[in-house]
Amino acid sequence: MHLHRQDSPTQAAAKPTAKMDEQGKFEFIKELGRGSFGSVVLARNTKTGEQVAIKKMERAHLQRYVESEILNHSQLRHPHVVQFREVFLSPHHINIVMDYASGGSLFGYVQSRNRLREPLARWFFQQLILAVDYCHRKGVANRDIKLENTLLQVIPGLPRPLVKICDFGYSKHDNRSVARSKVGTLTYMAPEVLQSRVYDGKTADIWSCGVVLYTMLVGRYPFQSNAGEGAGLGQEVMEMLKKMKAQEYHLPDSLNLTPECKALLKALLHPESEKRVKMAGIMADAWFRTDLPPDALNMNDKYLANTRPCPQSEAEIKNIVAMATNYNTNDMYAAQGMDQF
Ligand SMILES: Nc1ncnc2c1ncn2[C@@H]1O[C@H](COP(=O)(O)OP(=O)(O)OP(=O)(O)O)[C@@H](O)[C@H]1O
Repeated sequence: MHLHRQDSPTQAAAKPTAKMDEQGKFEFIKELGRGSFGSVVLARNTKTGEQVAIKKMERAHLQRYVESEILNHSQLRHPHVVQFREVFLSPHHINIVMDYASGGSLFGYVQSRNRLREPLARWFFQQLILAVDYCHRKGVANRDIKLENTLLQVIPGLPRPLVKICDFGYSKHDNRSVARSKVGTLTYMAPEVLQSRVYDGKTADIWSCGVVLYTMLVGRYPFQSNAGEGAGLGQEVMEMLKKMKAQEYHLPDSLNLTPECKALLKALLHPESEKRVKMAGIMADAWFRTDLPPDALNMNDKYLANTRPCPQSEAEIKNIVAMATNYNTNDMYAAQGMDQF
């Protein structure tokens, strides 16, 4: 067992209750995941019976990225992106309602199988790339692509689950200032991000996709520090950077990876961001295109044509986020014992 969740929320045990949000629209079923922001819960729409996932972030501890997370996610509609539905306030939380991805995460899938064979890893990688390409063409760099944020949806009749990327908590839109902040998850961070240089979030996402592909195939992370426990983060980062710059990652012969697969990995994990393979290069790659459904490459054009997939306007969302920090309202609700959800 080589994989450990990276900066993961602790998975809490399911606690079935019949709690409702205060408008009675959603009924709480169980907790799906927990992080520093709050938790993600499975809930049922009491009118339609549909199951949804709700990310509940505590209003008292809102991350500074919350507005861009919601705005960026709300612009996206794609078969391989968890669908955003709406955002609403409850007395103590801001709640992001999304489609429920019932198949767990790609992290759990790989962990339970140790590693994946090339055709299966390619199946997931193709969908991840289609999702990331779509987001990039919508102007959104995710900046936290990882196995843990790649969820799966089991579709009856399909032999393998489908990928749905989630978590736009660190996402950045093109028309905001250049990226400089060291955000994301260490193990998946491109060298230029680790070095806190000015970087392009989209190119950094391609590196993270390379880490995902490597980890699916090998069952361990490509660049890890050997610094023992107690070594500072600085030392760990320096060691990782040294390995990244030398492209020093291990591909055991026993895996029998094809030369085409190894070549793509090398191009994805190129330490110089300017020389790293671009999205168009991945799409044109023969290994990537193997077994790709014929219409898959055109699919993104179709989804890009849908300019406003969310029924809530940008102004409405901004207003809800602004209201989220209005603690007078919050206290008023709490005083009435209304925080039932
Ligand atoms: N739409 C969804 N359907 C099913 N499960 C979900 C969904 N969204 C999130 N989860 C679960 O909740 C967990 C936490 O969600 P999310 O990744 O958004 O939180 P996070 O704490 O910001 O994550 P991280 O710490 O990795 O950045 C996920 O790892 C996943 O297991």
